[in-house]
Amino acid sequence: MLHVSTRGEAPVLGFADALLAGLARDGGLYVPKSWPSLTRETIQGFAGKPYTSVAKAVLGPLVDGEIPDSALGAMIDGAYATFRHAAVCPLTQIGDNLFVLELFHGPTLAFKDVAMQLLGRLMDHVLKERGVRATIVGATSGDTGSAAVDAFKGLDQVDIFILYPHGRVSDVQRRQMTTVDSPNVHALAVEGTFDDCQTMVKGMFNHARFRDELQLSGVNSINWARVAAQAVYYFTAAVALGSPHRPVSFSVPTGNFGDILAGWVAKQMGLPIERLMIGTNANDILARTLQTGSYEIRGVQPTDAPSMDIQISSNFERLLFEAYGRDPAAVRRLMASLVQSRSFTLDEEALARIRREFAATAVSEPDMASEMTETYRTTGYVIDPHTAVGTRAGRALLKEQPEIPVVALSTAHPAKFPDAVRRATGIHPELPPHMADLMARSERFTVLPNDQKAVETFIRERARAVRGVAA
Ligand SMILES: Cc1ncc(COP(=O)(O)O)c(C=O)c1O
Ligand SMILES: N[C@@H](CCOP(=O)(O)O)C(=O)O
Repeated sequence: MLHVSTRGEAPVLGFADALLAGLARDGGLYVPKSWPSLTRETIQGFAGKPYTSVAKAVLGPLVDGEIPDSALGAMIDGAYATFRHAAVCPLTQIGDNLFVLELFHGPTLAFKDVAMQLLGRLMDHVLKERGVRATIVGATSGDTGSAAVDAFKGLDQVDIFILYPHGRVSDVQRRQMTTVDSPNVHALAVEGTFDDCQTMVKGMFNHARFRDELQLSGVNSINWARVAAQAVYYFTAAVALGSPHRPVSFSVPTGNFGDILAGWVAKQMGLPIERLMIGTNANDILARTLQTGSYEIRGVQPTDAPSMDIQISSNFERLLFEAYGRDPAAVRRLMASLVQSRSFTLDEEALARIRREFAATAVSEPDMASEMTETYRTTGYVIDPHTAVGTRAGRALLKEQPEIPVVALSTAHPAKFPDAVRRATGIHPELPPHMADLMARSERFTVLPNDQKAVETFIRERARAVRGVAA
């Protein structure tokens, strides 16, 4: 399977090269040249199968033999053996036709583990095979960073540098990144927002000399393999509810658009998904875009769902590429406008295509809190603020189509955001035993200015020191 860039000016790559490349050299994002499709019979056959079997069947055609099936299968088995639930991503019912897909049973208690545990193994495999090292840079609003640190800590072939917005992640999220005692892990607290961190990471990929000198690789959802791995749980959830015979909708708390795009990918591969609901917090750029056709960046508002405090939604570019009939020139135009005027306007046809498959709703801070309160009061089920965005948006979808089951993605364990959960429910969610002493562990991080040059200098010096190379 070959992969093309959404901007059409980067080399076409196979799966393993796209995995290591992260961002394409023209600033675009890699996507498969065509979508493989699974037959109805194959999808039907997923019923009752373990998560790992479905993962092998879904990811096999995407990896397309570039990594032998036996090695890929072993990596999938290893990745999901780290999860604390036998079903890996279990489904729970919380209302009439409303289900919650629990994606937080991995090592760092967020949905990012589902892809990251596999990504770590895939990258390690490819780097070892090629006998090369890589420097991973990633931007996080809290969860990608902690999942990446867990997945990559101690690996011989990589140094990992995670940029997070100083003071804008929860204590649990920060400590998951800063208390890991491994020389290849570096937590960088940047004096800026998540968007600043993400722009800097993309800037480093677009700085060709730096990129080549350090062999940069990425773990954000700009990396196609992240999105691919997340497509699997759409299949397991839908099939558990009767797919492919019965349509199912999904409601997804959304920031960088990676998770919901994975649902769209599952649909391209043959899964009959009725609607994909984009749920945003008060940072509602995607909800406004679907309403008005105009993507306009405004200032980021801190919320109780900090992982979704995002304005520049990276993976929306992959959807734009499809909505414009895979025309890279159109994507280049939109992205240039975004850089110049912090906005772009979709043409009517592209907007109509997006609206045919997606709906969107913004959930305010008070609504997010009352969703946590009411869900707990009526069902005894405790959800975190991000999940509350998903369930609240899911209820809106059910009002339109009550007969079609809605699966709301639960993207984080409530113990990652204990303050907001306690305020809304009166419950203090406990960390699982493997993290019980997290708050007592000592931290190691470096505060850096919101300045790409300063961050590059730090990364270069630290990577050389770790590798024992003279500066
Ligand atoms: C807990 C949580 N929920 C939802 C999201 C949004 O996911 P995405 O960025 O893939 O849209 C994130 C961050 O990405 C997250 O960490
Ligand atoms: N919410 C994310 C932001 C980065 O998203 P990614 O999916 O592109 O890695 C986080 O928790 O870091």
